[in-house]
Amino acid sequence: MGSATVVASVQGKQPLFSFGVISDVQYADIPDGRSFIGVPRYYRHSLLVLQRAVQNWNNHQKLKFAINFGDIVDGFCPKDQSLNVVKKIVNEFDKFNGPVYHMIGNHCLYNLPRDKLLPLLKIPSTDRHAYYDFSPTPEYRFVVLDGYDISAIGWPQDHPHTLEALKFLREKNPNTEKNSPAGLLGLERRFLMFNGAVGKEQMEWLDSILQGATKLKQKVVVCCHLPLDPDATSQEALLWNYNEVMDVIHRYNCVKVCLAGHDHKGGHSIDAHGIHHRVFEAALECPPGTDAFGYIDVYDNKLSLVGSDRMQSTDMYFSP
Ligand SMILES: Nc1ccn([C@@H]2O[C@H](COP(=O)(O)O)[C@@H](O)[C@H]2O)c(=O)n1
Ligand SMILES: O=P(O)(O)OC[C@H](O)CO
Repeated sequence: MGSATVVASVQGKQPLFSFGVISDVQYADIPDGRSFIGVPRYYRHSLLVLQRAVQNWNNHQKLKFAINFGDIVDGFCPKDQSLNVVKKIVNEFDKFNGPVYHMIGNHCLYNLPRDKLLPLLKIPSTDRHAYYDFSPTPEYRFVVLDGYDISAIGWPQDHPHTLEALKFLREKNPNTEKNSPAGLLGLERRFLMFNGAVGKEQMEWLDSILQGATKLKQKVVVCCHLPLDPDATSQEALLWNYNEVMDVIHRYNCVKVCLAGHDHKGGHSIDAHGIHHRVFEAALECPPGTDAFGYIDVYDNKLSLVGSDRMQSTDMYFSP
């Protein structure tokens, strides 16, 4: 047996493929600040975190693609700079030697409307919807959900999806400040303007994708800026209709892992159906010199997140 074979057998099975992950870069050329609950936010340093992520992914040499989980620019970015800042950050992602799949977050939509944003992020779209899927190998399918499909941000003010979202918020959140969860109890605390929902058409699309994946015996990884499981996130960060989306997902056995951003502290849970939910730690909240990015090795029975620094490494085992 040659020495390379010995090393490979000691280290165990090789992954089917690997991909890079990062979330909530939320770059802006403004001084450091804090979240509403006082957590420091390093708006300029987050660019350095992204640059180190891309360098790390390129050094790895075997990553097939990378996924950005949304919010590449912060809502405090001066609006006359939004377009250039989004271009600048996309350009940093483009230094990765492979395709980058983006998704939209609330902060992206505070800066630019969908019709400007989606082409810049190269999100394949009809009717300005930002959901899509791709299959990097025959065994796997990735589904990218648009968590701001029904949303009070990002659509024109008179768009049916804006009106539906405003009506929903009026019914569910009695506060004048619709980003305030004051008085809302438990899971109701998700009914905030900085969240959104998956609409009817997208739900039907998701169902058809999962049906197709099941026929092809593909395992599915669902990606969304907004988390889909209450045990992996603060209640304030959940997708409004996470329960309806999970009802569709639970009708099939093909979804193994759901990945998200938005809740900057990160989290991990395994739901009652054995599906892993991993919410990524934010690049924005890395104190200078620290990092939060990673890559995921994909096997037939697990996804193994190798995190850098503040991003916790996580093994996510499932039945193949
Ligand atoms: N407990 C909270 C949290 C947030 N808000 C409102 O949401 C806005 C965004 O909050 P970030 O922490 O993400 O910056 C914030 O400006 C508040 O209006 C809140 O009211 N209560
Ligand atoms: O990135 P933000 O400012 O929308 O913050 C989202 C919160 O962390 C959700 O709890």
